[in-house]
Amino acid sequence: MADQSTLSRRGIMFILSSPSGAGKTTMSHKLLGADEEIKLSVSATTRPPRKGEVDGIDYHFVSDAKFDEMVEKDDFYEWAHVFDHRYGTPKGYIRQGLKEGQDFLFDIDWQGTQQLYQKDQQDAVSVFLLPPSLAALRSRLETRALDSAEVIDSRMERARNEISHWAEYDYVVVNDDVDECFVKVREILHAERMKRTRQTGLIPFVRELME
Ligand SMILES: Nc1ncnc2c1ncn2[C@@H]1O[C@H](COP(=O)(O)OP(=O)(O)OP(=O)(O)O)[C@@H](O)[C@H]1O
Ligand SMILES: Nc1nc2c(ncn2[C@@H]2O[C@H](COP(=O)(O)O)[C@@H](O)[C@H]2O)c(=O)[nH]1
Repeated sequence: MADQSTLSRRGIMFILSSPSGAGKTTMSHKLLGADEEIKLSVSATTRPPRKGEVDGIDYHFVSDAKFDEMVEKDDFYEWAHVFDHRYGTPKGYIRQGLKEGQDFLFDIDWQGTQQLYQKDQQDAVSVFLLPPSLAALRSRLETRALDSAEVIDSRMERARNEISHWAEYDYVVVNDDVDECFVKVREILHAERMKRTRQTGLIPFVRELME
């Protein structure tokens, strides 16, 4: 007899967006550590690595020329200018993985989210994280201590513009307490996996049930 966890389903493109410093990376690391069914979609970027970031794990760090070449060869699922750099999702194995039931986590901005929805609405689930206040957002960027004061100022200037896109997302979660926020993000992922339209194994299961 089949139990539901063995029924086949399509994978999810699980998108986290927020203004810089609201906690996407924090939530992503927690989710990837706690859930074996989801893999990070590793973006390519022309931004230089921050302290502790590893090429191929956090990002594919590429030169401007290499990014141009990837755009030219249509290697990106989506790409965008964010702050002073370019960021993009390499096409890689995402389409095939989704068909096979693999979930992918995307830490991308609103421009990339719109592009993913245009390409594949059925598999996309988007979550926008809000900080509890702009003062808390600045304090997080300062405490993280990975960007210069100039970069922090420019990210704070862009925060209102980022936040103005909140209503384009399926879910909005305020990241005040890390653990509470993580519980909510995980609940969203769990519930979305159960959506009838994703569960491709249900039709044969129900047919057999009725025989
Ligand atoms: N709920 C929270 N309360 C306090 N600090 C937090 C919370 N969530 C995340 N942080 C801290 O805030 C800082 C910024 O978080 P994080 O790097 O996850 O943000 P981000 O949205 O990924 O930023 P960016 O877009 O710049 O990569 C980190 O030092 C992180 O530890
Ligand atoms: N449209 C895309 N946006 C991306 C991608 N990878 C990351 N990002 C977003 O860029 C900013 C800045 O990131 P940071 O690591 O320099 O702080 C942040 O909003 C990310 O979500 C991508 O592939 N496409």
